[in-house]
Amino acid sequence: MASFPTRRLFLKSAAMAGTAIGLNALSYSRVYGANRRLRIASIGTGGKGWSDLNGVAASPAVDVVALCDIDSSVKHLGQAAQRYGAARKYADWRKLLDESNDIDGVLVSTPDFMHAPISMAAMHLGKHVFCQKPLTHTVHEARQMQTAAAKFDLTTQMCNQIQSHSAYRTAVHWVHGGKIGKVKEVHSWQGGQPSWPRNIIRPQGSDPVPAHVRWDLWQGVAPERPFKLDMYHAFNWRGWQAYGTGQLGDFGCHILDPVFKSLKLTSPTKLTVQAPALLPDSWTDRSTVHYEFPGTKYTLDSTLMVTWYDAAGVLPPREKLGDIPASYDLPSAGSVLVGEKGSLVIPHVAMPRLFPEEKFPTDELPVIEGVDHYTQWADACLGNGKTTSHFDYAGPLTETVLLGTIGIRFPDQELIWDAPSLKITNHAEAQKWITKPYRKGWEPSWV
Ligand SMILES: NC(=O)C1=CN([C@@H]2O[C@H](COP(=O)(O)OP(=O)(O)OC[C@H]3O[C@@H](n4cnc5c(N)ncnc54)[C@H](OP(=O)(O)O)[C@@H]3O)[C@@H](O)[C@H]2O)C=CC1
Ligand SMILES: O=C1CO[C@H](CO)[C@@H](O)[C@@H]1O
Repeated sequence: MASFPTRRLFLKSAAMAGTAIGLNALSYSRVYGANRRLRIASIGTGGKGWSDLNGVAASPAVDVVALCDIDSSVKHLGQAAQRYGAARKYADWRKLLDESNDIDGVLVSTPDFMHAPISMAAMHLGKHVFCQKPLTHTVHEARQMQTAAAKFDLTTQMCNQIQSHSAYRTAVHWVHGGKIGKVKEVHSWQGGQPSWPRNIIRPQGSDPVPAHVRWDLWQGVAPERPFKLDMYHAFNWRGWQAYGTGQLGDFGCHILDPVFKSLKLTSPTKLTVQAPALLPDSWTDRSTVHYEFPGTKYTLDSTLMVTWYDAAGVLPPREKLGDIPASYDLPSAGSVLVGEKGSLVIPHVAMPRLFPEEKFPTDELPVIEGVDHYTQWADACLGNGKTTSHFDYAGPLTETVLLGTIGIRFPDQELIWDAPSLKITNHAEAQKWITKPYRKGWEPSWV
């Protein structure tokens, strides 16, 4: 197996890091085709990657130059190769990046644990990045992604695409317009039953690796494990600590997003989690996270409590939701912002509602149209407009979510967070989980 970074990649990264020699990241990233088209590569073309690829390629200014997936079967690399016949095909993203002189931007749609290693390598080469949520697998990686995007002046977007839907944009607009006044507290939840397994013991033994799967490449930076059919790849990696981020990581960057956007939150200062003891390898099937944030101009007090709940069938306690009548059925996932003048329900992917209803006649409420989260990135890479989930925004949102996943390891213990120094200042054991060990030969390049 080639070590990472490969020699070519390393030499390019070294040149990028220098100031006096070669192209700097800014000029490198601006070397477009003469007619200002955006040439992209898609890494992880199956699963959500298929819709990410088609979403970005829907821009008439985009050319799909390269495709990469560790699985060559139809549902993964196969269908993408068929639709984008002219694109080069790869199983190994390191080789793709080694041969990426003609690529301006990269889509990263792999499982969570590979987002940062691939995106960081791409950013070192001056590529713009569109990356799936959560932005990363660890808090340290999230800060690195934010720092690299700023340092290399790249156009970035995390794919928490519901942010661009009319529903979330409208909710944010109402809060900024003062509909519910200053916000007193927030409750966010995901009460759905995931279709992927959690709270389970790692199986023994191994299964034969299908011919179309490159298991070694799938494992990437993670510790090496035997292949088990349908256990990790595809999709079911979410419930395993080595690859995914559990239910909070899977949905936090969606559901907490309109809370962050509307209240302009950045980093919490403390958190406490209630959760059962964690099994050695898998994520829990329930957690409640109490975050304390510094207040902002949209909050009533100098601090704000945001509580996250996840467990199948769970909803936040009704008595905490202000003006919402008992007759209203809460959505199975979403947020409630309790304000001075009313309560705002932001269902996960449905139009927001204001209570008490008699105070907010529906026909007087502005509705904000959605925008295209995918082509917004392509347009911004070409100098037209800006992205809204750039890494300067998505980094702190992801850090917050992933701090919650650290808290799950230390139930009922308050963790005090100092964002500037990236430290949990009162808990040395918890601090260790800010980062993680990487498989030998696969250590990412940091900035
Ligand atoms: N924004 C949203 O609404 C959604 C976001 N997501 C996010 O998208 C990401 C992918 O999830 P999902 O599509 O469900 O996962 P899957 O496991 O179903 O698919 C990921 C794809 O990437 C491929 N892949 C895995 N590792 C690599 C690698 N190192 N190099 C190249 N290709 C690789 C996979 O191949 P193989 O299948 O063989 O492993 C597969 O084709 C996750 O971060 C997830 O959180 C997912 C669903 C919706
Ligand atoms: O929005 C989503 C739909 O469900 C998927 C599986 O849990 C999530 O990963 C994804 O973010």
